[in-house]
Amino acid sequence: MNTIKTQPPLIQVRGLVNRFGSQLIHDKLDLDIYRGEILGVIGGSGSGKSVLLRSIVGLRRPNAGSVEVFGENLLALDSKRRSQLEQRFGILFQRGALFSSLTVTENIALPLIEHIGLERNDAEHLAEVKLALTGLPRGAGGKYPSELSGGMIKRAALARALALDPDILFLDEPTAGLDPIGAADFDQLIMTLRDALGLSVFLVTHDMDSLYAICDRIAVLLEKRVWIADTLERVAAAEHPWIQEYFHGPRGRAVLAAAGFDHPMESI
Ligand SMILES: Nc1ncnc2c1ncn2[C@@H]1O[C@H](COP(=O)(O)OP(=O)(O)OP(=O)(O)O)[C@@H](O)[C@H]1O
Repeated sequence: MNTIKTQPPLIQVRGLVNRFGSQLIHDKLDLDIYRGEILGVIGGSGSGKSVLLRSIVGLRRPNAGSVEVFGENLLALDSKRRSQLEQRFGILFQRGALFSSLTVTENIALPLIEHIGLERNDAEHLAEVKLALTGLPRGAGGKYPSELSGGMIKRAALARALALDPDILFLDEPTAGLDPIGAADFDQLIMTLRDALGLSVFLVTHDMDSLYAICDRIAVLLEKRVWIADTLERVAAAEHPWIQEYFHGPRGRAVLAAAGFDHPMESI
């Protein structure tokens, strides 16, 4: 996606500060997310990836800073306007977060009933369409989450995240817990959906394969801010010890070689 940066960013995070008690998580963090891009967000455990996601989607009010979405500062809006904007976000949490007492179809239909007031039948019909988009078989809709495999739960949760036709998908470690084939399939699904629906994707991940397979840019959380946000090649060549270890340690080298990026410095 070479044209990504030619348009103004869809989301602009500026001067974000998050702290819990005396623990400072983000210190004047800046980040841009562009239309149509898949942005991978990486960083050590506890570096604040999930807190960043939660701050952007409005689940956590940051201690300072601004989050501008579609040109409006989310934090300054009244709750009605804010909730309208937040409906343009689709969110997939780490554990899927489906309601266990509802079938898959009912889970996906719920936001359609709650947020846009569809009748139950219409909502469930639309839910079946979303289900098909994520590659789940028709029969899966009538099942309860406990009856599904891990991969199917992720797809069902993704279908629910797509229920309100979002502009941006926020995915928190979507391939965690999937086997490598399941994870690769899920990555491909994300890319297909991005291409078909023109979505932007904010992807928190520890999965290096996902970075190589589907991300247009990678943002690295280090030292309480986005230390670099750029293409894989440029990020992998950045001279920070954590980045060097991440991309050029034993695991990083193996994935780099498998993806055909043996010498990232040379490709810049
Ligand atoms: N509600 C909370 N109350 C107190 N501390 C919190 C809260 N939420 C997050 N934290 C702390 O903020 C820091 C960042 O957490 P976060 O979950 O964003 O990290 P992460 O980068 O997503 O980590 P991981 O890769 O392990 O999921 C951690 O030290 C965590 O303990």
